[in-house]
Amino acid sequence: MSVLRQAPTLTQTIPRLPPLTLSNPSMITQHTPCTMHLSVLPPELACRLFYTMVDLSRTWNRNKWWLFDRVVESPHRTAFYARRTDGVDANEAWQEAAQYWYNGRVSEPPPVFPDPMEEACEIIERVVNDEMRKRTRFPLEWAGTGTEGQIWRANVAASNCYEGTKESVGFHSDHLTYLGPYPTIASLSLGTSRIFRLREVIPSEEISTRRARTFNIPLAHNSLTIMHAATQETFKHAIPPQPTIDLYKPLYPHPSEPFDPPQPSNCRINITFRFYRPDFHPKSIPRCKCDVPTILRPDMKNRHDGKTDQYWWTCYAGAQNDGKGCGFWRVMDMTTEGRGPTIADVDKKAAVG
Ligand SMILES: O=C(O)CCC(=O)C(=O)O
Ligand SMILES: [Fe+2]
Repeated sequence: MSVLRQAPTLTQTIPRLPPLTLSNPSMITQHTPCTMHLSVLPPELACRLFYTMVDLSRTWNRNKWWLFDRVVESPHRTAFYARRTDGVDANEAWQEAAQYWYNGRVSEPPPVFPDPMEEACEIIERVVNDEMRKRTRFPLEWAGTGTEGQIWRANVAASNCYEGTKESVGFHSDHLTYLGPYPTIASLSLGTSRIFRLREVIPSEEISTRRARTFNIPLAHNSLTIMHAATQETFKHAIPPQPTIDLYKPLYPHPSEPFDPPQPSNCRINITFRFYRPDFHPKSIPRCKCDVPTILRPDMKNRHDGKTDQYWWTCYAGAQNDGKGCGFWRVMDMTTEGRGPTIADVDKKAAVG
């Protein structure tokens, strides 16, 4: 009779790797699916945008959601903007998308990008496209339609304000509901430098052979972190609280006090420029039994070749509805749901001739 011996436990076999600080762009490229671009905007624009967003952030709210039987509040303030070029004023659909940025709480139609944000966005789009041209695309990425081809553009932006050392956002990967699979997200940092923490989710089949490592990336004022395709499928990210922070000293005075010396600030502003895909338009998002739009999540544990990855539509009512969701989930199927064109669709067409 043979005796089956139990496999050695993970802790016995694979050493834990200490957290690693990625202090320059080449280390970030080496260890993560992200790239870092320093001093991305002209200094005057970066400072003007910082002041604009800090002033606006006085009216922003903290997201709220249900955790078991109580409401919890996000430890930072957030706001959602839509770009004027996409006809937001005439398009109620974006209102629904904005509402889901606030965890399904009813909101006004999203405001359009303030002028300095629009100016910054045009520069950032060029940086993102230059970077994307150097990279191999994943099959499920959006391939664009018509003359726009495969050019990345932003049509919405979410902004966050972290004041002081304690404001933070916990580990998460961004919902893919309107972004679709393998999105590219361009994340601008302004003001006080904070740490961006990244940690890979190891697929189940590799769990016995390797461990995830925590990466800490200092985010300087006026730096752009591009979370390239596969970041949301393979990594979780966070802005952790810190014991200390360095105050940001603006180079220019506040426009409303042009003759006073600039005041140091303990705020960090983050703006994530995003492209909400036309094939994940709010009208196309399945509803669950609670009759609210579901959210799209990647199956992070099984993956990640860009072809056989799975995504689920899941009930999100729990975030708003006294924490009581209906438990709905369904596999997302690009073909039967009529989504695309993706990079794979375009490649297939090219191969056929
Ligand atoms: O502040 C940041 O850099 C990250 C914010 C973030 O993860 C988010 O808004 O989803
Ligand atoms: Fe995020």
